[in-house]
Amino acid sequence: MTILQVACAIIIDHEKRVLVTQRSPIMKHPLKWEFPGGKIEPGENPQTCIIREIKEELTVDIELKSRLPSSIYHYSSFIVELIPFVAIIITGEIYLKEHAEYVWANPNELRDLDLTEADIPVLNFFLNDYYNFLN
Ligand SMILES: Nc1nc2c([nH]c(=O)n2[C@@H]2O[C@H](COP(=O)(O)OP(=O)(O)OP(=O)(O)O)[C@@H](O)[C@H]2O)c(=O)[nH]1
Repeated sequence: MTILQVACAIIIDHEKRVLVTQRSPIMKHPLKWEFPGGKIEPGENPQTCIIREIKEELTVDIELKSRLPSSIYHYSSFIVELIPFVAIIITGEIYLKEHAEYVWANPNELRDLDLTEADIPVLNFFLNDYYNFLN
């Protein structure tokens, strides 16, 4: 089985809340919550991919702060390598082009969301090893 490489963004605001998006009913994993992002295209690097995907999906420009460890997850029909970046919004207003909903969530709210499975180790790493070091 091939591995689908997907870049995603953990976008934080000045209150240390995190932007999470809900997949629409017509997407794979309908109505699950995720970190926005998408598939890396041939010849693209993960950094370029995530900046492009966030502009396409949310209409905002982001600046990348850190890359976190990848999460590899075996779904029934494919394997995903989820490559997370911590980022901030530098310009634009959020307008959802594909997702059903978004929220700015604090750590307790993040833990309560029905996230896609590949995102759970990403969230755990972010909250356990990264979050407390944010200013
Ligand atoms: N964007 C995003 N995708 C994720 C996350 N976690 C995760 O397993 N994925 C999976 O990685 C793939 C990302 O591709 P995509 O966002 O371009 O998804 P898509 O709906 O366009 O895919 P499709 O065109 O195959 O339906 C999806 O199959 C999605 O379920 C995540 O946090 N963010």
